[in-house]
Amino acid sequence: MTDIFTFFTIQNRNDHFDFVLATIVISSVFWYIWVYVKSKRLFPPLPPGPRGLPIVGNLPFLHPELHTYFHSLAQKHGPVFKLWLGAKLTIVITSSEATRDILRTNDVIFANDDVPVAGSLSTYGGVDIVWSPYGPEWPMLRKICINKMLSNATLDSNSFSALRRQETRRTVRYLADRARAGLAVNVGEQIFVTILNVVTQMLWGETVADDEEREKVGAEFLELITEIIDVVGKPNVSDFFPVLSRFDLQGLAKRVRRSAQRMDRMFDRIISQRMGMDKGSKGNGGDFLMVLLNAKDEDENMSMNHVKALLMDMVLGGTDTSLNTIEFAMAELINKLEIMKRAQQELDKVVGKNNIVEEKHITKLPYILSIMKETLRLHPALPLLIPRCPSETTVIGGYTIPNDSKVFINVWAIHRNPNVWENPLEFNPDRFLDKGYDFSGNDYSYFPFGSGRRICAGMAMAEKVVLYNLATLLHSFDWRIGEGEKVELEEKFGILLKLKNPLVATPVLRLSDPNLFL
Ligand code: HEM
Repeated sequence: MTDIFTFFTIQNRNDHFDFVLATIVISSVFWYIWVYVKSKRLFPPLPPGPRGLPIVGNLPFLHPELHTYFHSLAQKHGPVFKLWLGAKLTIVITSSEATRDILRTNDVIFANDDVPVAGSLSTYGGVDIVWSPYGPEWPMLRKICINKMLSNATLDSNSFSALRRQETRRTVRYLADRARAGLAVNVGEQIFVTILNVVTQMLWGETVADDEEREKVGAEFLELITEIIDVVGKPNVSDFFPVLSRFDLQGLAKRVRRSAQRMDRMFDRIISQRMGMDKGSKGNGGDFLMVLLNAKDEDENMSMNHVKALLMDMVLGGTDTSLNTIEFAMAELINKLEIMKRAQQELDKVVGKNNIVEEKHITKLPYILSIMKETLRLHPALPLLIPRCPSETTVIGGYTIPNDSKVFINVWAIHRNPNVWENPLEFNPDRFLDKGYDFSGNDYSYFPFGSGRRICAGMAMAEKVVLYNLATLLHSFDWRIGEGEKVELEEKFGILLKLKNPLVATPVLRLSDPNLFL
């Protein structure tokens, strides 16, 4: 059961409580009667779903691991079912067919995301790509990101690939030192620092000089990113009863506002540094921030808040998603050493043991690519994608889906459908070797980057970062945990899925030439 309602107890001591309770009860009773009468007249009807309580609906029964909870409800109520989360009608989709109806046939109608209060507060009122409504601003922002920052051509430019190489090599040096000392490492923490440095340096080229300072800045970002992603993924009473949002009963708006303000101050510092640096030599910056500032100068519809919100998207969207994917992959491989061995054999054949992995190798490593695909099948980074909000009432799977409802697509459950995937719970990269599944979102049995207009904007970068780092970790090191132990693969739900317990393992040098660890 959720702890959402603990706030009622806390509020009992609060002077506002009577007023709040009265507001909930009166408005909800009227609303409930109105919705009930209205839904009875609908044809086709609303989808089926579990019975809820008056006013609060199914909220008290929500399990914090939403992806598995929704999966179990789908077994009982079918692939399209409904829940009332307070005043919010919520639809959950768990079939490829219904997903196709939404993301292909009715893509435009479902191209708006359902913006949570915390999402809006963390992105300057939702003016970023993720939360912008499907209107004139969203394609403008997406075009800038994809064409000028996240295209293969930009990402493959010498300066950016050198930067990714430099960060990955720095991590290899650190891991080699730990290996020589026989010390275990928190794999996720190391990869986070690598990816964060890649993303932030691509954004504003601000290299943090020495390791100590690098760790400090990394730690501050880690804290802010973790906090914002955590709050955005939490069930929030203000989203379920918008009338109550001004009271911020769980204090989530306050928390996210505080982190967003700290992030904003960091952005301000970097932007003013960049603007100062480029006085008289505008355009020579060569980083994403320069691209964004130029775009702002050229387009009067673009404001400084757009610039900062896009920075936020890149920092939030570009780090934990790739990190969690690498961490899940490593955890699966440490538990299945025969798969790790096959990956290493492929690397030894393509890269060689007297060489180091370069980005040019990654297109020649089909087995490592299948490991990435299989990892994203079993542990998709966004297990429920980003909830959509239809702009028109539509019929999906024989049921009415009203406009303004919140629609979750349970990609996590679809990726485990036993009618499509043989032994769906087994980690088996072979299933991708001879099958044509890719990341394009055209097959609704497998779409870890989403599909349609809102498909991930950073797919090209994700593929590079995940494959290059995974290949390097496997080529340079063997990985050990305690004799007879297994890595705990339990997942923790949030808007981003992650390992519940961090992966801690000991690297062991695999290559004999010490120069290959520089
Ligand atoms: C393994 C890594 C990643 C995975 C699995 C992933 C997955 C996703 C998914 C599932 C969505 C939602 C799509 C939908 O609702 O249909 C999304 C959206 C998005 N992603 Fe990624 N992502 C990854 C990495 C990245 C990176 C590296 C960036 C940028 C640097 C990025 C930027 C974005 C943005 C801006 C959106 C919003 C797109 C829009 O609403 O138009 N992602 N991603």
